[in-house]
Amino acid sequence: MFLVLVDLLVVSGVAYLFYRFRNRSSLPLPPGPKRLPLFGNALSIPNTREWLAYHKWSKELGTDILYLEMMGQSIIILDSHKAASDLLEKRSTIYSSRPPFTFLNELVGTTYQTATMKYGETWRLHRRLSHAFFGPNTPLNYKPPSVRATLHLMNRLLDNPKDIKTELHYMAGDSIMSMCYGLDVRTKDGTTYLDAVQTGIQAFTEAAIPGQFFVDMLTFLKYVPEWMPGAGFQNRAREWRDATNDMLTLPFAASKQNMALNTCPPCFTCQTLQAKEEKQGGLDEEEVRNVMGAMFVGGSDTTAAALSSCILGLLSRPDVLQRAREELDRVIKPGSLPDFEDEPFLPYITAIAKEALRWREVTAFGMPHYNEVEDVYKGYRIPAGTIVMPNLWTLLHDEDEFPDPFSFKPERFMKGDEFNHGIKDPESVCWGFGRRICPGRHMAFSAIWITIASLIYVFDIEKEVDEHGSIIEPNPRYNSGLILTPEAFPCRITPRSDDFAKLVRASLGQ
Ligand code: HEM
Repeated sequence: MFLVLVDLLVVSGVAYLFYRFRNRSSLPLPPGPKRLPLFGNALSIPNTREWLAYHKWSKELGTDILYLEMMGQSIIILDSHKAASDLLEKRSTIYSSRPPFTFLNELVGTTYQTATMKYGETWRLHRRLSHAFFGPNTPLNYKPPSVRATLHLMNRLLDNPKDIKTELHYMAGDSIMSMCYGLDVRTKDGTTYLDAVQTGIQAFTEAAIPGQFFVDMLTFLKYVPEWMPGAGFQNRAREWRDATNDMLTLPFAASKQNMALNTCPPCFTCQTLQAKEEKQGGLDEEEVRNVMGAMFVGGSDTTAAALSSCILGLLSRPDVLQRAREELDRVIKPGSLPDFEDEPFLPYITAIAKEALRWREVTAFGMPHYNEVEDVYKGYRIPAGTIVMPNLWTLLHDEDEFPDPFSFKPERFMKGDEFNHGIKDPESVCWGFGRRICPGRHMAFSAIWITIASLIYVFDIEKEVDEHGSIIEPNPRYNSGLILTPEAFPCRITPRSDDFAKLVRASLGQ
């Protein structure tokens, strides 16, 4: 009797699977623009600002899941918050992997990177380690270094007020370098490491976008030797391999050396390695190094891009600067500079930080997600091995949620003098979705917040004027890579008074 029952179960199980498989495979793919044989949509996807075309196609086809194909690689763009949340959050067991990234992972050799890593045990370990240091419960790990980096920034701006974009970039590197490795970028060594990582960061921001390198879709190309005509990507991969290796190993080695000499200030490297020693192993030192490298790559250009965009927004709205200044003057005690203790009393500064993250998205897609098994959504088949990307640009500029979405309007988050929690929070979008959500988000928001509060409190931030006294409108172009950064732009940044300049000069001695 028992065996008959087992037989029945097996037969009905197989029949069910067959039925499902047959049914799924016969389901249509989601709507998408017309595809050419072999190329798919590769020839019609624009080279720059492709998220605008994706949104336009989604609108024209009346869909929020847009299907594209590039040389046989299926890609789905999620063009609404609901679709992004339904797939990447509610079905996160299916959609939390990353594409194979043949160029980055196999040719450049970055399989150790959290951001490009397949979903699995090593990735989970990376997330546990980064959460332990950068999570919401350990603000002391990242808030004091952010304050210090802001003080360094303001001191540099007193000496060199001309190039705000470069200074913000340097500031982001400063805070992340001291958090991860306890290294001071103002020393010769620190500066050298910062320079070394720039090329490494460039490799990620250029190569993490699907379609940038054909070898990601036609993977047999990875065997093409470097000397062959048309194999320039192999040359590029070799250069980037060296740079990413330096980025990974040099600052980590310096931090370990400082640890051995007992001169390493509290940082991710020494805290995690010490914890490892106390537990007597159990944690691979190489993994600690890899997580640090990932946080460094993830953390420098992104924060700097958000801050540069924020300054551009402020330049476009002198009235916003004025209102923020009034709020700061009411709250900050004379003779002090803004600190995180003031955060609950400075809702307008918080509104400015949120609006900066919404107005000019730091990244239009984040990192691509990838499903390893087939799925069905809204009656459409999503084949296994599809690259799935939320169109963050669409979500952050949704006219229903954020009226007049292309204007910089921090007041949209205010109700009188209070922060309005009834408005959609751009942070529910800008850090990505599901299990791969940005692990540096708490630290990033803190760094952005303290920098904005401090700069507005201490400096007059105005449009630059030319030799005839005419205002120069800052209208920089943005690049079109993974991280969207404006070109350098003119901006006049001068201390409000000598007293404020003195306060900043004295701050580092405190
Ligand atoms: C304004 C600043 C930042 C923005 C807008 C931002 C945004 C994002 C987004 C959209 C993703 C992809 C999430 C997804 O796949 O759904 C991501 C991933 C990531 N971010 Fe950030 N980020 C910022 C700052 C930082 C900082 C400061 C760090 C490190 C300290 C960091 C480290 C990472 C890492 C390691 C990943 C990969 C996570 C994974 O694949 O599991 N990010 N970030």
